[in-house]
Amino acid sequence: MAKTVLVINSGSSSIKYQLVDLETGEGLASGLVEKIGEPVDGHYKHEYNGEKHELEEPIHDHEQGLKRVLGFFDEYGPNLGEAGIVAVGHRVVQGGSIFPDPALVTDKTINQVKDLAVLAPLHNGPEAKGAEVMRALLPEVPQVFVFDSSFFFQLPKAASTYALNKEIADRYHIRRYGAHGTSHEFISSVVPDIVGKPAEGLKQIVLHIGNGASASAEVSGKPVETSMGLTPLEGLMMGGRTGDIDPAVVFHLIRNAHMNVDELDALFNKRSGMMGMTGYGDLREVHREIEEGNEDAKLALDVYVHRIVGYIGNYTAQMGGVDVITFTAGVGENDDIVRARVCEKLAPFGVKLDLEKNATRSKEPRIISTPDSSIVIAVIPTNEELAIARKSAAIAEAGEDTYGNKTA
Ligand SMILES: Nc1ncnc2c1ncn2[C@@H]1O[C@H](COP(=O)(O)OP(=O)(O)O)[C@@H](O)[C@H]1O
Ligand SMILES: CC(=O)OP(=O)(O)O
Ligand SMILES: [Mg+2]
Repeated sequence: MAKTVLVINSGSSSIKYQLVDLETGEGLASGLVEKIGEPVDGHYKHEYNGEKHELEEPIHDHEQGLKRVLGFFDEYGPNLGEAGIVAVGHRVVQGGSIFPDPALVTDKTINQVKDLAVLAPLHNGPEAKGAEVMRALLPEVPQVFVFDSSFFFQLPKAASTYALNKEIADRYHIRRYGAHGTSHEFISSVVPDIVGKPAEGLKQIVLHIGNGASASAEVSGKPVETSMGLTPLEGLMMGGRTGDIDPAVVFHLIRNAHMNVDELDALFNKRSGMMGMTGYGDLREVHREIEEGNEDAKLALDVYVHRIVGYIGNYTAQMGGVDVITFTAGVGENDDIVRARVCEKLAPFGVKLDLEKNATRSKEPRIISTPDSSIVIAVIPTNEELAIARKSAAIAEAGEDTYGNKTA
């Protein structure tokens, strides 16, 4: 029987899961829960044995979504008890200063992940819950947390440090941790082969734009910048998050709108971004609204693109140039309008998009710039699940993590 890893990837609006065959890297079974917490119906898709099962219903939170998913495994297969699972890998967004590496799931690490939820309010809670649910279901199988923030642990100090009072920053562990690191690491590691350039010296920008969105810059495969900070709120405009905003907006709202911390947290993390500006968090709905003449939606998309272009300029200056810009994640992989709008702004720098290639839908990694473009523009589907599966299997095989936790 094939050795497999079951990967649970909880995003802010989605759960992706995959039973990964370790030898081929293929997903033997996979699925998706999307539009969690949206005002419209959520969507489930479960694929196994060449069959696709779908369901639409409102999905209030990740726990409801995961329970429904386990029901799909029971009803449509495969039987998780007989699927050759050597590890369950759980994506966790925030590992803070505690987790530079993946960690075995134990009572202690579950509590640590929950404690870190203040630094990833939309993610760590549901991710810890997912580990609890799966541990109860498969108690004999080693379970591993793989952290988004680990890749950015070694960011240069100038990039990871806020210009905040040093004593306060040190006492409260306030620094830029970054997120989506498993994706930025995966993408930046496959780019050299896909674009046919040596990894050494290669200057890259990776745009992971999904519901959560972040940019990163890598030189020779090592991260030198990323847009998410202490929490996944900083940086680009997102489905429900403001991204960068003057922190004085917070003081202003406390003093003048008398908002409390929880109200502000929800306002900035859930009720802003695309959702807050248009009533829709999903870019597909936003494009539909624009076609119907909705001016708010048009402005929201303008802001969205403006921010992405700003980060490209910033990182290009920081690296002293850029060789490849890669689009990935839900929007980056599927939204040719956003890609075209971003690249249009880069035309004065010699970027040339092949419009036909950009408009072609595909699940394959591809270059969408013309051969004479000054910067290579690529679209590469991210595969956080495969990266998490490999890291989880390595720990299960070693029988211990780098913190001294051992499998039973
Ligand atoms: N076909 C599509 N066209 C445009 N945008 C899309 C398409 N498919 C997905 N998206 C966008 O991708 C987002 C989800 O991206 P994803 O990376 O799965 O998010 P997350 O992991 O943050 O939950 C959706 O909210 C939507 O905006
Ligand atoms: C960190 C983050 O925002 O993740 P996601 O995009 O999966 O919600
Ligand atoms: Mg995601």
